[in-house]
Amino acid sequence: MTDDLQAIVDRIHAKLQSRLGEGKVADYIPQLAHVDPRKFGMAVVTVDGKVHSAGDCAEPFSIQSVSKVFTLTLALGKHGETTWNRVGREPSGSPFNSIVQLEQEAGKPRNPFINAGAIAVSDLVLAGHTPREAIGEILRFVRYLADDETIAIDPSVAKSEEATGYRNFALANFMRSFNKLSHPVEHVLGVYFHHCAISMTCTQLARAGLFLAANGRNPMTGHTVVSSQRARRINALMLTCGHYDGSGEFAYRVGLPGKSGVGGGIMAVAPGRASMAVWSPGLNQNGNSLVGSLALEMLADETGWSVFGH
Ligand SMILES: NC(=O)CC[C@H](N)C(=O)O
Repeated sequence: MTDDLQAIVDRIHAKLQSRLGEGKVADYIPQLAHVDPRKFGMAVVTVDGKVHSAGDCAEPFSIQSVSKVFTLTLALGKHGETTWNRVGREPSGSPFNSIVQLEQEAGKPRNPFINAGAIAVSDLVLAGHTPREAIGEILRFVRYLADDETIAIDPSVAKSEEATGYRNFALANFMRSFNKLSHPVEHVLGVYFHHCAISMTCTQLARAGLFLAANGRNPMTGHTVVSSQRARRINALMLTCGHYDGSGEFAYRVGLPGKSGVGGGIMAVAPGRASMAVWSPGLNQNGNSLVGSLALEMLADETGWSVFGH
């Protein structure tokens, strides 16, 4: 299977050549609009630690909302089940930056993966810290997960988003008006924008997700990151909420827990088997990587890894 896997990854890369550049690169964060839309990277790390990769798998890109999986994991570690007093666990069925549900539900976001929910999670990670310390803690955690000290935040992306993040400021102020944030809006968003601006390669991202494929323990480092129950639950949230209002479609086509970001990255997990990441900057109408989703659909088809059966 392992040797076959590299052949499968190579085949997917080759088959998708004619599709590269499809979709629309996110331009509401000006710094993201500069990325070459024809980039494509893919990495699959199996639970025995073997890496299978293709294309631009060693080129760092902005992980954006994929980071929300890591901040949720950190918040759960700090606050345990009380995290759920601040953010729900239901799919939203609305776009990632939607504000309408927040009013109906009195400032408690539907889930931790839409922007409002991740802003609430940033507020939780900020507890007892300055924004700089909280950002440092998140970065250290991601480096620990991926076992790679070279992972960094791209300050130009954070600044670019801070300058144009009107929608996120609106969401955070709205939550604050319901007394749902414990820290100043500028501090919470400072944390949020910086974790969205973490740059990683597909290989690093696949490694960072490995604990979710292996019952909470990173088999490459031997570190127990979370309990198996928590890993299972984070996977459940990724499956139901990881692609916003495209989560149903992703489950239907790919059948794996996954989390997307507007930088064009997707991290996905085949429990008990592998963690994987793809990167292709063009997005579909839901803000999820178009070619990246196709690549994962092909991978799930060829490996039979869907959590719903072969
Ligand atoms: N879907 C995403 O990746 C959105 C993240 C982005 N930083 C934003 O807040 O808009």
